[in-house]
Amino acid sequence: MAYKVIIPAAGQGKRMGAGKNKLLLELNNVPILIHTLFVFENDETCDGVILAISSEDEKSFKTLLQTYQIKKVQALVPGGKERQHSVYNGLKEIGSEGIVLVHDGARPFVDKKQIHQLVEVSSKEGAAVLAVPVKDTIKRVNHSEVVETVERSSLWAIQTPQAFRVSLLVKAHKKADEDNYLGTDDASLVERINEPVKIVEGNYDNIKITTPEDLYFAEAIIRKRQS
Ligand SMILES: Nc1ccn([C@@H]2O[C@H](COP(=O)(O)OP(=O)(O)OP(=O)(O)O)[C@@H](O)[C@H]2O)c(=O)n1
Ligand SMILES: C[C@](O)(CO)[C@H](O)COP(=O)(O)O
Repeated sequence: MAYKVIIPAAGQGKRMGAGKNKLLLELNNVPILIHTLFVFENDETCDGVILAISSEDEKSFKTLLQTYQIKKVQALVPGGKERQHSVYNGLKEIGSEGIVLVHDGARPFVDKKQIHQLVEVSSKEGAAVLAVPVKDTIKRVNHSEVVETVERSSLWAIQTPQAFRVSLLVKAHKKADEDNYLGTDDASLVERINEPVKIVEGNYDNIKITTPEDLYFAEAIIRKRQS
């Protein structure tokens, strides 16, 4: 089943500390953003990419799209102050029907089969996200003191892509905008309008490249995939 994908790529990469958008950093001589875009470029069921970018990066991103012959980007939209605003700007380009995925530009290792699973589940259920069971023990802490140990068996680490019926995601974003609510992912906006969100079990390789050490993990994942 066909889908479109919004890729927020307008961050500043503050936690990476590279002095530029971390999506321009290279893994195996290819920029991180291009690794991510290749996944959708090579997925025959993806029928359009909407990329949210900041004005500072516009020139270099346009050059990269040409150099790597990325054809599926149908619109470049301005990034917003927060990730959520960048996604909302992208949603305005989507229309009102079908399935839309939201996928971080900073997650280059997403698996095509899992994308297809998400599209299938979201078309039946409305919303679905990739996630993996949490491996660490998680404690709630206040002023350096443990308040409680959270029961781990029901904890999942949520990734992207996150897939939605377009009408549902538009409704959730509009409501969040009206309420000035800021969430750390798109599914949380759907949850707060009391609509169900399903989990599709993902893969621990689908890391978000956030801090410098993630670059070593990413290189290791690439080596594993090449061998
Ligand atoms: N205003 C923003 C902030 C983030 N993003 C994008 O959302 C994804 C996830 O964000 P994150 O990993 O936090 O990236 P940065 O915001 O760049 O990192 P930091 O928070 O360390 O500055 C990234 O692809 C990033 O480019 C975006 O489009 N618009
Ligand atoms: C959307 C996300 O990748 C799910 O894990 C994550 O919440 C993004 O968080 P960030 O603080 O914008 O990196």
